[in-house]
Amino acid sequence: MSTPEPVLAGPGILLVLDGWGHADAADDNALTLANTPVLDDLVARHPSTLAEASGDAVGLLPGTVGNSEIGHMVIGAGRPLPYDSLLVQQAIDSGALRAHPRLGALLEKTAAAAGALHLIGLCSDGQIHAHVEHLSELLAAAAAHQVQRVFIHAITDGRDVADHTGETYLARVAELTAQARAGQIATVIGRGYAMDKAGNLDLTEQAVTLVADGHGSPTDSARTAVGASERGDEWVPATVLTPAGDARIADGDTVLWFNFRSDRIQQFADRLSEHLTATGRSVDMVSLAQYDTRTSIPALVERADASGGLADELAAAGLRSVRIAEAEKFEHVTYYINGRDATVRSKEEHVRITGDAKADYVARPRMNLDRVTAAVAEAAARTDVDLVIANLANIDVVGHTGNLAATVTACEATDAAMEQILQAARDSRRWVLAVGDHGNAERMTKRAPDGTVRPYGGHTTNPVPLVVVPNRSDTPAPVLPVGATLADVAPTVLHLLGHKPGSAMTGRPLL
Ligand SMILES: O=C(O)[C@H](O)COP(=O)(O)O
Ligand SMILES: [Mn+2]
Ligand SMILES: [Mn+2]
Repeated sequence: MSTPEPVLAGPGILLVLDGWGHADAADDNALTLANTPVLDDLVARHPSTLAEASGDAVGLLPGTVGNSEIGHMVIGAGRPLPYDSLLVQQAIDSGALRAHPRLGALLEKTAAAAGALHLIGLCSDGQIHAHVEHLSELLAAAAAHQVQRVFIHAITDGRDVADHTGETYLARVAELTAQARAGQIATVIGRGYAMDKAGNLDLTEQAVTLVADGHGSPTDSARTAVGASERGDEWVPATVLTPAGDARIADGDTVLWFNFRSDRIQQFADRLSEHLTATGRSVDMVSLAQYDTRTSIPALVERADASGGLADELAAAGLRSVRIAEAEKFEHVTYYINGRDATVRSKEEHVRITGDAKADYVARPRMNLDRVTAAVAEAAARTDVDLVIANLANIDVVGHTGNLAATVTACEATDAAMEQILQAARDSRRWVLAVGDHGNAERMTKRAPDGTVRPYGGHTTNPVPLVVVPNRSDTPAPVLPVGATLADVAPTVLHLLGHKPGSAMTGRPLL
């Protein structure tokens, strides 16, 4: 007699617990410090495994921490995807970037007009939004084309890397300018202002007027600039480094954005473009990788194709999905999981839970979890919904504060929410697949470049838990294979829905 299917093919819930990584218990592991009986029981009692969510398992350079974009893209695509950071590095290593005709033409034009090249981007080696070492190639290209005035408008991090490391990274930028014999740091501002993605245009405006008009506190060194922040590297106030002289963006200049990730730089890029136009300045703008801006900004490195994923397969099978997340992660369960495709398919519904865009997550680690959970339960109760896809943001977003106590609270709130979601799944006879998109909360400290151990709110290269809660309890729970990656999620979800993996998918069903 054949073994009965451990899960009846049917409707389900795909739940991404953002930042849910796996590591042994430790005094900086917020997840093991937190009281999480539901998550503990989930992993102990149901088919579970660990999935690789970083490095080349998902399409990043080996040893690179995972991130929400590539995580959700690979969860949706059912295959690893060469991420923008990898593609940029490959273009540098092959010489293709240096030889790019558009870059060469722009640098020639800037040099001939005695204009300035403005390099704007995040200066750290977090490799989630940018890599400071990419500046080396850009500065060398500028020097090779005899561009005399090259201004670096540095954005400090403190979120993807340990906080209070801004001065170290700006010193590295200075080293790179010395090596290239080109460029100087002209302005400094924290990513909290320059990389807001929540529509807080008052924050963005400070970055815009800094780089365009030189509106910032004048100071003579990067060290003083970073030291002026009362809230860490993320919130370094708009600062003008006087030794660089007049670095305002002038008519005929060139702006090159060196963040390779769009979501947190696009608001700045759009507003700067609008401001320069409004003030009669015509500049050439180009970005290292493609941006999702309203303004058309040519990219030097093209994106990988991510079509043929879960969204396409659900549409082909005529299955209805409801996507649910709060604003911080809404694009992840729609645009990114769909393969950076803004198409809303006929049987795809979006539920965006909004809240206070300037919330202090240390004070409010629950964020809008209650409303997200209620929306998941509501969608799960619908008989016309084949798949609920939801993201619980707290473990990652509060993890980014670097505050261990707040992150422990975020983990415990998520645990309680899981109980409600699992109950909704039982009530509607749905299976649940719960998975992290990359690690974060399982490691809340890191040794900084100067050797000291500091709070760390960034991501990790740890694997993530992947658990399948069957929709029946009368069969032995299957054992999930080891060696899983995020690419196996979509094939597994399709299998649980009673469908084969998509032809573009290289991942495999895990049961
Ligand atoms: O943008 C952020 O918040 C972090 O730098 C990256 O986090 P995410 O990849 O989880 O969005
Ligand atoms: Mn994430
Ligand atoms: Mn994150």
